[in-house]
Amino acid sequence: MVELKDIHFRYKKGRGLFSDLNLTLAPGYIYGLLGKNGAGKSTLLKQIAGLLYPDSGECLLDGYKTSERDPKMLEDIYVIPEEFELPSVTLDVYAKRNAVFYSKFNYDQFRKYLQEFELPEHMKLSTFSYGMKKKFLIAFGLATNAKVLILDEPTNGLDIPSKSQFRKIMASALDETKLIIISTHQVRDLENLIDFVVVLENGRIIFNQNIALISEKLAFEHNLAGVPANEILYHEDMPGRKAGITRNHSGIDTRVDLELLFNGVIKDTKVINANFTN
Ligand SMILES: Nc1ncnc2c1ncn2[C@@H]1O[C@H](COP(=O)(O)OP(=O)(O)OP(=O)(O)O)[C@@H](O)[C@H]1O
Repeated sequence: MVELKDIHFRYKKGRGLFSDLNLTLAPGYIYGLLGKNGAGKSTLLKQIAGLLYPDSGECLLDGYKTSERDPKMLEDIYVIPEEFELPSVTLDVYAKRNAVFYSKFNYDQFRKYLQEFELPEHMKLSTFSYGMKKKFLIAFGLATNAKVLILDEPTNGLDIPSKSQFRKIMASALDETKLIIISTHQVRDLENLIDFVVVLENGRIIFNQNIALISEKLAFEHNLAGVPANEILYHEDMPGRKAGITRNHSGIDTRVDLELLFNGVIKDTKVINANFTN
């Protein structure tokens, strides 16, 4: 369990970013962290990983402050940043050198993920494309069996088949002991994968809901023709039609369109949140 309690934070050369930020993330779920450029997503992920310290408040992993960076706790947090550098060694050499930091590292799982991503084990990482390197880090990160896996823009650079492999692998790797946080602008890549949508705006969490509840409460329409105006919570003009979000009165769970949801939350935060008050 990750708990951020009353976090205040500002960069030395910046204005205050987080003020009284509170967030609880439970194991067994995949969280999608969404927000516009500069909303504070990377900073929030760094706070969780203990790479940045709050000015006040605390970030806890199972009750331990992540800012203390206790080695025992660090083996339970694995971060795949958006930008990274990898040494010029083969995959298996990299794994042997780095797996020692993770007591739950599982080589069988690692090889299975490499196979699923179609990555050759005996090639040098320096000969890999950006997308291949990213897939390698995802395979390594999952094989650490860390309790918290943080991925910043994981699908950047992945080709179309790799994106569906990614979704499949992430879903199968999740169990009740792990929590996964994925921050991305590629919201479509998270569809059918995440359990919670967390939206950050100017350092504030403006939306945090379970996907199942979202699909129960809201309906996502690609064509709003014939829908009474008072039923429409948010709309976008598309060529020849309007798409948008309405209340879901059908009693049937709808497919959540994350792009519409995100745009709706950013533009009409109160209107969207009003549907989740009871
Ligand atoms: N090292 C830094 N020093 C000062 N300000 C910073 C620093 N890093 C980030 N910021 C500022 O903090 C705010 C949040 O940045 P952050 O990188 O967390 O946003 P983000 O949501 O991850 O953005 P993006 O989607 O563009 O990656 C921005 O206003 C940014 O300018």
